[in-house]
Amino acid sequence: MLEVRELVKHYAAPGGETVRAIDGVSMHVDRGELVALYGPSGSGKSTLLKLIAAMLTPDSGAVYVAGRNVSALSARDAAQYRRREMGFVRQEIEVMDGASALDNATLKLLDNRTGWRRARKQVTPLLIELGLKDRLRHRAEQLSVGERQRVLIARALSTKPSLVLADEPTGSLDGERSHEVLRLLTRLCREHEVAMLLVTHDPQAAAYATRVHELRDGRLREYSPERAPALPQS
Ligand SMILES: Nc1ncnc2c1ncn2[C@@H]1O[C@H](COP(=O)(O)OP(=O)(O)OP(=O)(O)O)[C@@H](O)[C@H]1O
Repeated sequence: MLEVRELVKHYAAPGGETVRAIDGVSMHVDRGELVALYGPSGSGKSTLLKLIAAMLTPDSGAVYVAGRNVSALSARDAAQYRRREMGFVRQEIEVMDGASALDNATLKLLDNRTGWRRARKQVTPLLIELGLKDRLRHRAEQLSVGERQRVLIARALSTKPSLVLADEPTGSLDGERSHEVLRLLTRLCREHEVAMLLVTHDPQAAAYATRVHELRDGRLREYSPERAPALPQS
């Protein structure tokens, strides 16, 4: 489903230096798989996600989604690819205060020109599946951090994307909530046949992932649990 081939992205830094942000990365994620990507700050995670989301053009190599080279899309087609084929789950701050959980979850469908009524009808079962049945009409600021995160997951899945990129989705959650979200993501991934790439610092994610990669200085390394942050003692 997602195939990253020999991807290279270097930045020109002040002083004429070159930052090798992504330096020859190849990987793949199949439908129904959740692949975790660990990496310290500055290792190139955001750059890799932006390349996969066609928000950046690689210096060389390419990203294929369902066999299509998304690195070669025009800006307009890239925007359409992001709206229709891809879901992005980021930090829960992207939930809009003042709007209900339901309306927040419809935003991506509205962006895709789905009518307001139909959008609400489409996301309701998803929100229920995510355990928010009794929170549909609560305003975002009345939701817990974990609930806001689940609204974002519903929004990302609302357009039935084949690929979901999750950037630190458990970053602001405590241990138990983080387990809950990871469990949910794994299940949704399997049941909705989505290919999911999860960028995380959360050591718990490895237990839920089909495969785990580690990014260091723009290159994929074999994942070593010893280098990952320690699991909390239970
Ligand atoms: N526009 C840019 N111009 C120059 N250098 C950049 C640019 N964007 C990122 N970099 C550099 O590229 C490297 C990778 O950055 P990136 O943001 O991809 O890392 P990251 O793993 O997402 O980090 P973090 O976890 O801190 O967000 C870093 O050394 C960063 O300073």
